[in-house]
Amino acid sequence: MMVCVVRRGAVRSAAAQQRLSSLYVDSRGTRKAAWVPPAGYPTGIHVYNSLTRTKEPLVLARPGVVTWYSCGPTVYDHAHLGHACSYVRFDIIRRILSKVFEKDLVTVMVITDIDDKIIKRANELNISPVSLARTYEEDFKQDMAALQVLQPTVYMRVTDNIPQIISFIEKIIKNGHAYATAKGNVYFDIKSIGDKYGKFSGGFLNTEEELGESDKRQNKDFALWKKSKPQEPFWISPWGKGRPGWHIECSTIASIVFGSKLDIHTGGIDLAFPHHENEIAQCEAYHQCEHWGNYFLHTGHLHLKGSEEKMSKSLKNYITIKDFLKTYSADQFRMFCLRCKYRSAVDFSDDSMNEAKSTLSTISSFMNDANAYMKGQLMCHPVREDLLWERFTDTKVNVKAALADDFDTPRAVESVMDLIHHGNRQLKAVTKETESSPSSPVVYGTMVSYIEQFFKTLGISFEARQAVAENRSSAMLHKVIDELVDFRSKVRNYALDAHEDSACDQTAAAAGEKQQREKRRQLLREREPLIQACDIVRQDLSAFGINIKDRGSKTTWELIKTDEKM
Ligand SMILES: Nc1ncnc2c1ncn2[C@@H]1O[C@H](COP(=O)(O)OP(=O)(O)OP(=O)(O)O)[C@@H](O)[C@H]1O
Ligand SMILES: [Zn+2]
Repeated sequence: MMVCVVRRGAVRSAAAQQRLSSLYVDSRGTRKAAWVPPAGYPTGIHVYNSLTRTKEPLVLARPGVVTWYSCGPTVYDHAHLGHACSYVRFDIIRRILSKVFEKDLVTVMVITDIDDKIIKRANELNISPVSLARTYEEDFKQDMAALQVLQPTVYMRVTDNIPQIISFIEKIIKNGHAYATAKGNVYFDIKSIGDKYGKFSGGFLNTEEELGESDKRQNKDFALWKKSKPQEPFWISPWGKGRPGWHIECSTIASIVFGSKLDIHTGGIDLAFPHHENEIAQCEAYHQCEHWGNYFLHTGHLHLKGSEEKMSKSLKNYITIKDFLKTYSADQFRMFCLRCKYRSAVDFSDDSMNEAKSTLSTISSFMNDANAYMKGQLMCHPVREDLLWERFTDTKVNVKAALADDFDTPRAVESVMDLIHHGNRQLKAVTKETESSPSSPVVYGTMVSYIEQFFKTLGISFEARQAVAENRSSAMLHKVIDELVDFRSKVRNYALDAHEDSACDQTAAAAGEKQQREKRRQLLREREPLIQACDIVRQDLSAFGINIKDRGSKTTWELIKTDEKM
């Protein structure tokens, strides 16, 4: 049974969603146009759409093609595990869509390389904002590569698209949904879209807050273009020197690539409001369309265990990806992510990482044992092949159903672990070779092949298993360990022979019982140091991740992760 630490209240129930046929009333009593499934090509997959707060059938605008826009990082510092969690979870979904459901994906990720936080940090470090942003953009890409996150089809920077952003704003103004002020700012006029605002926030909040010094018409209006302050980077625009607001960059860049049709839009749950709310308002105002962006998928937050707050740079409660990877591996982090639903908030702790590690070692150990069994190195009682084939077929069906149900990776992994459990139960080694019986290598081979493929599909690379084949020196090391284990096995079998009655049986009649027993004791005493030496070498090698397993007179070995990364 897989136990996953999920924070309460993280996933809202579908029952909370009030939907009528064409209009629904949100929690604030506002009447809204209901989301309708897009016309297009059904996939057989259901996804939880934050727009409706329920699972909806995923229907694509084009056959077999998924268009996907992802909000990317603001590059002003090292990325932390919160970022890792969001991007690894989406990477898993991407792999499922492309490998399991055979879709072609076009993914775009924006790099926010101009922003208040970037300017502030660059000033603190006395470097230019652009140089700071380029440094951390590269750093982010390296972290993602280290976590086995696939690159998007294209990364796009905000600062490479300023003219397009300016044109985008001009059209929103022309369409009557934004206004420029005498101070040189441009704001989105929320009232101009009435009830359409509030897809994630629950509606237009008609608060009567003081506007103070602000040049906005209403407090909730948000900036499309900000007049630059002295010493800040700026671009020339029809409204004077300034720079884009945060939300407009995503609307513009998504529209440059995907026009007015977008299948999937993703980000962490903190981005739903106001960021995605405002992106939608801008795009619908620009494209003059009823619905922009069909499915909004949001990942839950990663928290340090015991903390109410999400892991965040500003709260200084973060672990950088680089620091994390000094202790744990990318496979282990991915397994940690797979064990919870992508929408759940999740607690990070050494305990939860240990559970992920233990799941990985159960998988590796099964694959090694099954391989040893196939090679005849592991003698077992006869296995119930029919049961295993049946379980195998069920597992495949269950896994696909789980993944089609809003990418339910914990359920899919649990099905596979259940198969491993049944496979293990039947791999009971017999102690004496004479007890060996017919074996069933094909069913075990099939399970190994499927399990390996399943985890590779989700981005688990099984580095330890692959390290051997990857370069010449590790291939050489593999051979050396083979030789060493073979030699140790011969020594051990020789020493163990002294325990066997049979070693002395033939001469027993001639030499007499008493003399025989004395001779055996003598042999045991003489050979005991050999057994001890064999035990010591096994223990010593385990510190380097070489796990020697003695099974009767046969010995096998496997590579597991060493303690620094376990
Ligand atoms: N603790 C977290 N758990 C899950 N996702 C997170 C976490 N922190 C940030 N994210 C997600 O990472 C992506 C990149 O975020 P961004 O660069 O804007 O960081 P941020 O939210 O400013 O980080 P911070 O709060 O640490 O400054 C967003 O989709 C955001 O939702
Ligand atoms: Zn965005």
